[in-house]
Amino acid sequence: METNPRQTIIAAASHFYQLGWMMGTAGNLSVRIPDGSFWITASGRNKGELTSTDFVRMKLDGTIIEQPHPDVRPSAETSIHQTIYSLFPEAEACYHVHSIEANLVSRFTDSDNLPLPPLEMLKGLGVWEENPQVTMPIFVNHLDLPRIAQDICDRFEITPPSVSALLIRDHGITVWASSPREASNFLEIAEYIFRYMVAARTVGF
Ligand SMILES: CSCCC(=O)C(=O)COP(=O)(O)O
Ligand SMILES: [Zn+2]
Repeated sequence: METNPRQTIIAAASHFYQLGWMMGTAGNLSVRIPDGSFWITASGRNKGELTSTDFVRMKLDGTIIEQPHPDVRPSAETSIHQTIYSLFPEAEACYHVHSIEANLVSRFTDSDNLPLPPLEMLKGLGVWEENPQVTMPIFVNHLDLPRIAQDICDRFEITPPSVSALLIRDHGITVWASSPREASNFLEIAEYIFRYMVAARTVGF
């Protein structure tokens, strides 16, 4: 039996909250369902104690299909989820969290690409090369969220990313994947790599 996407998101958010990646109201998670619409977390909710009424179901064009109450608004960062689902038809889940390490590593370069260390863990992001030279795209953290979404669209249409993840500087990471389980795995792998990068710098690597 197919798991209810809202229950999947509630469990994932609770896990990420306990890891310190969704403190307070930080972050937003969405899952696409077979009719092409997606469930996304409501804006401003504590991500450690979501319930099934803390969600909105939307079409790709931003039309709200289901909401528990007119006051329950979709995530302020919905435009980024819409962009990801539009650009990547295979994406079925899009997860965005705020970790301390993601913010630190986003400052390790002034460029708009963060070089990732050639760790074995990159295989978990789908990189199976010998001594891989992989970067993660970084975007400017505009106050105007649709502007970030437009930047992502403009850049990825020309240069698709080599991993299914992006950073918004001083803000957090967004990953997308073909299932919620895979999105969780990508997030855990990426955050491991960020922790490694911070630790490596601390010990002078
Ligand atoms: C303290 S979090 C600030 C807003 C943000 O970046 C975020 O991820 C949560 O926004 P939402 O509207 O999805 O609750
Ligand atoms: Zn955010």
